Amino acid sequence: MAAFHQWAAGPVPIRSATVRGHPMSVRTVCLGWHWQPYRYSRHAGDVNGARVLPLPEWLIELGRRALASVGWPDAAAYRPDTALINFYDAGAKMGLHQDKDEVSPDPVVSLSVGEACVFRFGNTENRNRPHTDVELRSGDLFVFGGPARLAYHGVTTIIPGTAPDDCGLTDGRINITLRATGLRD
Ligand SMILES: O=C(O)CCC(=O)C(=O)O
Ligand SMILES: [Fe+2]
Repeated sequence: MAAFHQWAAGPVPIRSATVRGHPMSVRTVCLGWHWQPYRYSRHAGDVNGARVLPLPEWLIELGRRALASVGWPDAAAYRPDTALINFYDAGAKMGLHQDKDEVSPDPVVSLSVGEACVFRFGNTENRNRPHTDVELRSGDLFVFGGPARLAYHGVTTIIPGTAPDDCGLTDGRINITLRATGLRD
């Protein structure tokens, strides 16, 4: 949580990205590469032009451990170069989308802290049903890998009052996704 507060403070402060003219209800701060719809850059051109903080080695290592824990082959070779850290308050959601601004086919590793949410998972072709709704709770890990890498997904609801006492967050939800952009400077 201390790390989250530090990242959120800047040099690029946490903000709601603007998608097609509308601010997202989720607020996001990035490490390594700055994400704005629908591209990555080293500097936050849509915020204050500052360069984002580097992705710390401990998060990269966490990503490798996460992949190893689900039996991903070659987890030790995983080289994420960006993290998107999302903060959801009580009313925040994220519409169905694909994570497809990365060039690399490597998995996206998602970690959740705080209140639980209803996470909606669809298919790789379109936003149509059937959807699978799963509750992602504090401490849960979700991996978008292989055939699921480009599956549509989103967050429909934050479930109030579900944060464990010891997670460091009483209200809201933090989600961290580790990604390999496949981009070079
Ligand atoms: O909050 C989540 O669980 C998903 C976040 C997400 O899909 C994203 O940041 O692209
Ligand atoms: Fe996503």
